Parts: sequence; C-alpha cells; structure tokens
Amino acid sequence: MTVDLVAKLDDKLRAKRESFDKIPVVDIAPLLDGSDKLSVARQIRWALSNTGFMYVKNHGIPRDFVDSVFDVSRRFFELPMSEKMDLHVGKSDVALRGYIEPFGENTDPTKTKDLKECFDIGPERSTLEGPFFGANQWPSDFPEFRELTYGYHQKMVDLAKKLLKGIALSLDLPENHFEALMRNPISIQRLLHYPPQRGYVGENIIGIGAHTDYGNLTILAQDDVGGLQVMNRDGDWVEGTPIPGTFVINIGDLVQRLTNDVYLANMHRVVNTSGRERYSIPFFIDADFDATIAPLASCVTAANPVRYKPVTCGAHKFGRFAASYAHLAKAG
Ligand SMILES: O=C(O)CCC(=O)C(=O)O
Ligand SMILES: [Fe+2]
Repeated sequence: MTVDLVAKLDDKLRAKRESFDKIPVVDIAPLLDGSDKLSVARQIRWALSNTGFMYVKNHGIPRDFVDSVFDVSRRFFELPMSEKMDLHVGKSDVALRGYIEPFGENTDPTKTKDLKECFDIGPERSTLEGPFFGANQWPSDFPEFRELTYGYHQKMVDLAKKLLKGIALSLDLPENHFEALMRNPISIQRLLHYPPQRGYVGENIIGIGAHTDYGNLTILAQDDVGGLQVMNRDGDWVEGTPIPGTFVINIGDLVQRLTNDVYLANMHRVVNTSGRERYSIPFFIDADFDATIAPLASCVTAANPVRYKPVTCGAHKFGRFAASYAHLAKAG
C-alpha cells in the first residue's frame, strides 16, 4: 500500500525547517493494531524530519519485563571486573559480542573518552560467520541473564520491524519496503551502565561522547536517572528526559542517507551528573550486511540534490565501529 503523505513541494515554496525544543511522544497503538496507521505515520514523519528522535508509548512491551531486564543488567555490571573481562568483546573477533570496559569504546574519539561500560549480544550463531555474526559470550551461572536479555532482543527485533513499517509509510513507501532489505539484518542488543560523575565534568570524559547512531533504527529503554542529551537542527542540546513506560526511538545514519537528509540522525550524548548509577538498554537494527542504501528518488529535488553515494549497510557500520573500538584499532 502506498499513501500520499509526501507533498511534492515546489522548491520556491520551501521554508526553513522547523526546529524543536521538546522530543515528541507518539502513541503507536494505532500502528500496531492497524486501526489508524496513517495518523501514526504522519506523527513519525514530523518527529523524524524535525527532531530525529521521538518517544513511543503503548508499544506493547510489558513494563515488568523491561524492569526484569534492567535488573539482570544491574547484576551483571556488579560482577567483579575480572569476570566481566573474561567476556571481553575482543575475544569475539569481528562478531563484536561481549563486554566493553570504560574507555574501551570511544564514540567521539576526537574529543571524549566514554565512561560507560557495555555488554553486547546479537543473533546467536554457533561459529563466526563474519562481522556482526558469531557466537554470543554469556556469563556462567547466570541463566536468567541469558534468557531475559536474549528474549528482550527478540522482542525488540519484532517491534523494530513494526516501527519500520510506520517509517516506510511516513515516506510514502509500501509498508513492507524495509523487509526486503532485512532478511538477515545486523542487530545489536546492548546493555549500558553509566557511573555518575562528580566535580568538574569536561568534554574529555563523559558517559558517551556525541555521536549519531550508525544503522537504521535504535530503540532505547532508559531508567529514571536522566542524562541523555539530543542535538536539534539548530545545534542546541535538548534533554531526553526519561518518561516512564516509553522507549526513545531514533534513526541512524542509514535512514538519513536513505532520505537524503529529509530525516535527521541526530547527534546525542550522555552526561550523568545525577549522583546515581544510570542504566540504559539500547537496541540497534540495521539492514542485511550486503544491503545497499542509496537516497530515495522521492527525497531528491533541485533544492535537495543527491547528498550521498550508495553504501552497503555492513561496510558503513563496521567502519564506524572500527573508528571507535580500542581493540579493533589495536588490531589495525
Ligand atoms: O544510554 C543512552 O541513553 C544512549 C545510548 C546511545 O546513544 C548509544 O548506545 O548509542
Ligand atoms: Fe546512540
């Protein structure tokens, strides 16, 4: 099904794109139950073209399930450093699964060392198949960690596919547009822990340095501590205040490229000066490793000529990781 959401505006009629000081909250129930997909698509279009970020509510993932994943995540990060380092991401080669210590991945290496620690899992494979596809590393004697985090990952894959239907509709594409590019998509389920920072906090060390996400779509659960900051089109930082029961959704570079900058993959960062430990659970989904992403014809006009060359999803994503992971940099 295609719908006429995208007006083909004469370039002379274009005005400066609206900026924002608040990230919109979108109720996605009518998208999920099919009762009014287009009204949700319209809200998605506004959010992604103006802010690149939105909160979603009524997403169908039970609150106590999300809380139980936060609970095992907290318990994981409380393990002794030696146990966590036994699961270090460097041991997974290019599958990029496992534990990353503070300063082990610096998302904005020109400015910032990242204080966060992370744990990454992805689609389970018995052997290393290539970048992003291999075996997960699991902590021993912690079966509920594996069960809950992997179960959460599966639920996120399903939710992401539904959200991508809404994004396709918002671009006047058939709702299954992304499916053909996502037969075996790269996905990463990440757990994050941000220790609080006290005293003087400068740009050289913060929770996570300013970055755009690399792939298609991110679904983030955050606890109630706060500290996420999002840059708007004017270059101002806006707080991504926690809203109970919602996920924060943002698009990554690949959707910005696909839409020729009509949709924005915002810069964002985390600065945790709350005095409390902060935990978040981002999920990232992309396209297949070999999928080619090139600007949509409908997003190219005389005033907005082609801005990007086609890239393959895997090459783009791996390149961004190689620039930020200490262990990949060492491997040369
Ligand atoms: O923890 C957060 O709120 C944001 C995390 C993030 O931006 C990322 O992992 O890419
Ligand atoms: Fe991010």
